[in-house]
Amino acid sequence: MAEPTKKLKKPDVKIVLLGDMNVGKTSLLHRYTERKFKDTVSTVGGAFFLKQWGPYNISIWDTAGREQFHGLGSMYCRSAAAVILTYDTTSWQSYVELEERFLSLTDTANADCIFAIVGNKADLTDSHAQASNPEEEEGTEPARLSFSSSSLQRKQVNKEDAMALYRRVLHYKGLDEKACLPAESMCFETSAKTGYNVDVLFETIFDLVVPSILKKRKEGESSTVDLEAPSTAKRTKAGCCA
Ligand SMILES: Nc1nc2c(ncn2[C@@H]2O[C@H](COP(=O)(O)OP(=O)(O)OP(=O)(O)O)[C@@H](O)[C@H]2O)c(=O)[nH]1
Ligand SMILES: [Mg+2]
Repeated sequence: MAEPTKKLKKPDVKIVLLGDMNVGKTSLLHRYTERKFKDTVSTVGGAFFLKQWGPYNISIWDTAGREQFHGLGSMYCRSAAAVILTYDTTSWQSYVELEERFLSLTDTANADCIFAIVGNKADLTDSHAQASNPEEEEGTEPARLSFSSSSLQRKQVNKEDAMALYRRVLHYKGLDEKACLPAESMCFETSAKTGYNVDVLFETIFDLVVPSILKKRKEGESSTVDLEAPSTAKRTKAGCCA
């Protein structure tokens, strides 16, 4: 009797997190996927997480911000449907780097790639973000609620700066601002530490990439890859880590 063919779900679409080292890309992904804030080590190369979103499979790529891995960035961005440009709200330099070092990596992304600008570590600059997460680790509540304004750091990048960057990104891409998603809805301030805005960020983007999945499907791409026909099967680009 013939064995049933093994099928591996192939991601329908790719989302990439880009940004300088230490801005919190890995922490944001941990917060979303594992519902917690935990210790991280600086990312080497890249890694992806597969998210089932309704009937769709979405791969979310976490990349390394360290300069030495810069060359890999454009490879990770290849055919991306969305790119999350991440900075640290307490670091002006991390904001500057997005345009100077990371934006050009997105040249390999889809022509209709969606961009989000994300200012992480909002808990360090915003008392609302510090005390906003209902899922914060048990036992930490009293300490968190006792934060005083003196524990806040100076915010170096404002939402207006993020929106200005978003518009420059559209300009770089040669896109008409009026035909694109508005800056107000594509700039987020988040905290991987408290969870502030993290679900909103990822789930807004998941919804926005669905049309891209449907378009791809319409163009006739298969959503599965046959593991038992290695010589003829099309390899999934998202299946390897550097
Ligand atoms: N206060 C605060 N600290 C954060 C937050 N997100 C990340 N961090 C801390 O910032 C440091 C860097 O976080 P990572 O998530 O490893 O940063 P990354 O962007 O993945 O860095 P690379 O992998 O080197 O590119 C760690 O010490 C985190 O604990 C946040 O929202 N708030
Ligand atoms: Mg990382």
